[in-house]
Amino acid sequence: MKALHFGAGNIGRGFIGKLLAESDAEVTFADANTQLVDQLNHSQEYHVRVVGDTQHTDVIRHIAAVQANSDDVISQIVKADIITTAVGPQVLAKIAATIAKGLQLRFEQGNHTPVNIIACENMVRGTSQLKQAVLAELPQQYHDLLEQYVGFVDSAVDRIVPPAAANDEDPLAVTVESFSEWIVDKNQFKGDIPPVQGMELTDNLLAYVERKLFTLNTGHIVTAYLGKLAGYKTIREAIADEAIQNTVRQAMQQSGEVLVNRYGFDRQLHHAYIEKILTRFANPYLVDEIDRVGRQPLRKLGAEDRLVKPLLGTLEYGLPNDALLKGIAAALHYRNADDPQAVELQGWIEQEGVEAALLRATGLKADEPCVATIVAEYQRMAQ
Ligand SMILES: NC(=O)c1ccc[n+]([C@@H]2O[C@H](COP(=O)([O-])OP(=O)(O)OC[C@H]3O[C@@H](n4cnc5c(N)ncnc54)[C@H](O)[C@@H]3O)[C@@H](O)[C@H]2O)c1
Ligand SMILES: O=P(O)(O)OC[C@@H](O)[C@@H](O)[C@H](O)[C@H](O)CO
Repeated sequence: MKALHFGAGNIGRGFIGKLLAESDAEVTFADANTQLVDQLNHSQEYHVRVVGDTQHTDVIRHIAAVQANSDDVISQIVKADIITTAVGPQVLAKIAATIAKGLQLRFEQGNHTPVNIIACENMVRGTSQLKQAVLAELPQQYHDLLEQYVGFVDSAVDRIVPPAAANDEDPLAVTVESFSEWIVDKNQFKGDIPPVQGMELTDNLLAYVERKLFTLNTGHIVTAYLGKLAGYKTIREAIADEAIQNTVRQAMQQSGEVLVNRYGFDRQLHHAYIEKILTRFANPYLVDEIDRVGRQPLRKLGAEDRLVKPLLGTLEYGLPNDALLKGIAAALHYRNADDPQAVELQGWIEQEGVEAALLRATGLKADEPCVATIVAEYQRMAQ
C-alpha cells in the first residue's frame, strides 16, 4: 500500500504517518517545510515517544518525504492508494490544486485503481470540503472519473501532540499522549477499505466528529483562554487551577447536553468521557503551550467551530450556557503578537469595539440576548 501524507508536523508524524507506517504502508510525507523534508529524507526514520501511565518510544522506519507543490508530489498522487492530510484547516484549500493536478495526471495515465483521501483536521467534514476545493480545480471532463475512483472520506482525529522541544540531536522526534482515536466514515470509501491498524470505521461519523470537537476541543480552548488570562503558560498549569477546571468541566457538560439531545448519547458515559479528557489535559509528561491550543482565535470563534456551534445548540434546545459564554468572552481577550489572527482580533476590538468584533467573528446576531452577556463578561474579565 502506497500512502502519501500531507503535513509532516505533530499529528502527521506523531499519529497518522505512524499508523500508516505501522500498517506496512510505504509512507511518503509531503510538506512545505524544506528543512523538515530534507531531514526526513536524510534519516528515513524518526522517534515517537508515547507518554501516559507508561512510557515507551517507537521507531517509525522506511519513510520518505517530498516537497509539497513539487513534481515529486504529483508523481506520488499518481500512484498512491491512500492520501491523508494533517496540515491545518486553513491550508486544505491550498493543497487542493496539487491534488487536482495529481489526479488529472493519474487519470490521463490510465490509473483507474481507487484511491481514498482522508483529511485529518479539526473540522466538521473537512474531507468533504477538500473534495469541493479539488473539484473546483479539476477540469470538468475528469469529474466523472473522480466520482467513480476517488473516495473522499471524512474523519475525526484525536490525540494530543504538542510540538516537541527543540532537540538538535533528534530533530524529528515527537512526543504524543498514549490516548488516540481516528474514526472514519466507512460509507465514503471507493474500492477496498485500506487495512490501516487503528483506523476505526463508523457509519455515524457526524456524531463522533461533533463529540470530539465539541467536547475535547471545547474544553481545551476554554482552558487555554482562561489560562492565558490567569497568566499560565501551559494547559497542564491552567487545568490544575481549580476555578478554571470547574469552568472547563461545566463548558464541556453544557456542550455535552447539546450532544446528548442531538445524538442521544448516554449522559453517564458522556460525563465519563469528559472526566477522561480532564485527565488528558493534566498529563504530567506533555508540555502543551497555551498558545498552541489557543492558536488562530478567529477560526476558533467561527460559527461552525468549538465555541459558537455548541452555544447555538444550547439556544436551540434551551439549555444552560454560562460557561460557554465565559469561554467566548475569554477568547476575545486572547493576545499573542506572534499569531496573526490574535493580532487581527485585537485590531477589530480596538477599532470597532468589543460587541462589533464579537458579531463579526462569530456571526451571532446583535439582538441575541447572549451577546450582551458575553460583552458584560468580557468587561468583568478586564477588571
Ligand atoms: N497536534 C494535535 O494535538 C492535533 C490533534 C488532532 C488534530 N490536529 C489537527 O491536525 C492538523 C495539523 O495540526 P498539527 O498540530 O500537526 O500542526 P503542525 O503545524 O505541527 O503541522 C502542520 C504541517 O503542515 C505543513 N504544511 C503547511 N502548509 C503546507 C502545505 N501547503 N503543504 C504541505 N504541508 C504544509 C507544515 O509545514 C507542518 O509541518 C490541524 O488541523 C489540527 O487541528 C492536531
Ligand atoms: O488543532 P487546533 O488548533 O484545531 O486545536 C488545538 C488543540 O485543541 C488540538 O490540536 C488538540 O490537541 C487535538 O484536537 C487533540 O486531539
